[in-house]
Amino acid sequence: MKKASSLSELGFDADGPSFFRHLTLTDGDDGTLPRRRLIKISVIGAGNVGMAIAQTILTQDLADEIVLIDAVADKVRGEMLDLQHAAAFLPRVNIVSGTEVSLTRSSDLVIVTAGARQIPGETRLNLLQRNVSLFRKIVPAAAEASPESVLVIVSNPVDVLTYVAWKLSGFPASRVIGSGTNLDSSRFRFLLAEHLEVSAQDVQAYMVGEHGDSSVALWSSISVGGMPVLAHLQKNHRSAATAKKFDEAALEGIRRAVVGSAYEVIKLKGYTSWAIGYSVASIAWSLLRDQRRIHPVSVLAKGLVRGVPADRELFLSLPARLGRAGVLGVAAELVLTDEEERRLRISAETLWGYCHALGL
Ligand SMILES: NC(=O)C1=CN([C@@H]2O[C@H](COP(=O)(O)OP(=O)(O)OC[C@H]3O[C@@H](n4cnc5c(N)ncnc54)[C@H](O)[C@@H]3O)[C@@H](O)[C@H]2O)C=CC1
Ligand SMILES: CC(=O)C(=O)O
Repeated sequence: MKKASSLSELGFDADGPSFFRHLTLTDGDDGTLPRRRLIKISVIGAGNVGMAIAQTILTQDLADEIVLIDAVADKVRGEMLDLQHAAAFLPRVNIVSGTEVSLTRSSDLVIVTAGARQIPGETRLNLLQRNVSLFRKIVPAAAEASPESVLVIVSNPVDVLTYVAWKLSGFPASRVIGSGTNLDSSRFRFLLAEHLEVSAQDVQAYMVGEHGDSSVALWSSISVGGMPVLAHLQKNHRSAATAKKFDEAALEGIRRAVVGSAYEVIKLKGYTSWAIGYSVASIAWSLLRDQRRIHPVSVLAKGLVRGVPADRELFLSLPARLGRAGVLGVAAELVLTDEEERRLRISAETLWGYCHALGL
């Protein structure tokens, strides 16, 4: 039996399989439909985090094209092929890879995860100098290639690097966003949900400030099924059987567990990846699908933190409304307890110190 020597002998040509065209075309129809604008997402840094983000975005049917960029050519090509081989189980997406940032041209969204990560016990802020040097190469090239894009920064320390990306890109602050405490808030909601034996999706709770050791848990923001937890705690303190569930010491234990989460996972498996993958994919969805959802993400907080001079440029997480144009608004008038306000000020002062010292 003669073997087909190429796909064209099987009926495929550059325009697609002719036998399918034959079945679907009618007179006067050339097969072209008005096309919607295609969505292109680039992920710079195809390590644990970049690949978790790319793979989660793939499952969401959000992008038409995903570009993976990494400094290591074989690694990024291997990651691309591995994802491409899942094509039969996923919506159709063009996946491209390479080492050149220019491949990201005309992206709608550019996600930066390239850079050093923590070794067990190391703080995020310790990575700063190494990752700033890398950002000096990556960010101007990415901004030039996609001047209309939204930049989402994930590399750590994410708040300071989001500030760096804002400075180096020349983009308006509304289009430079750090993944910030979107992840910490999910950890917070998970732990509260476990404690209260409810679904994390029914827990409203925010961590704000630094994505790091000085992050602030907003007790006043916690509600479960519409019930404000702090108000309940104050009203029923130790007076009802359920009050123990909302005990302040237990909540402080949860806050400490949130702050310690990344350290614990890094000690156990060397890095964190799945949760940040979902966190950034949810941010990408809200942005590109213009969802107007509120995410605690790292935004330019100049003048937005009470007690911090209004001229101090720094990025930290506050609840922000995200849509196609980027950050559409920031919850600047948070109702905070005195303690929450004090902690947020410390977080802001800490981050401003690092941003200011860079002299950008
Ligand atoms: N914001 C957050 O919530 C989180 C942030 N991270 C941070 O994300 C970053 C990445 O972490 P992992 O993926 O675990 O590290 P990784 O080491 O697995 O991946 C980093 C990748 O960046 C690549 N890279 C280095 N220089 C590059 C360049 N000039 N251009 C393109 N690619 C380059 C490396 O080749 C490597 O593949 C770290 O800074 C980590 O701390 C990690 C988890 C959560
Ligand atoms: C590594 C890191 O920033 C995190 O998982 O929170």
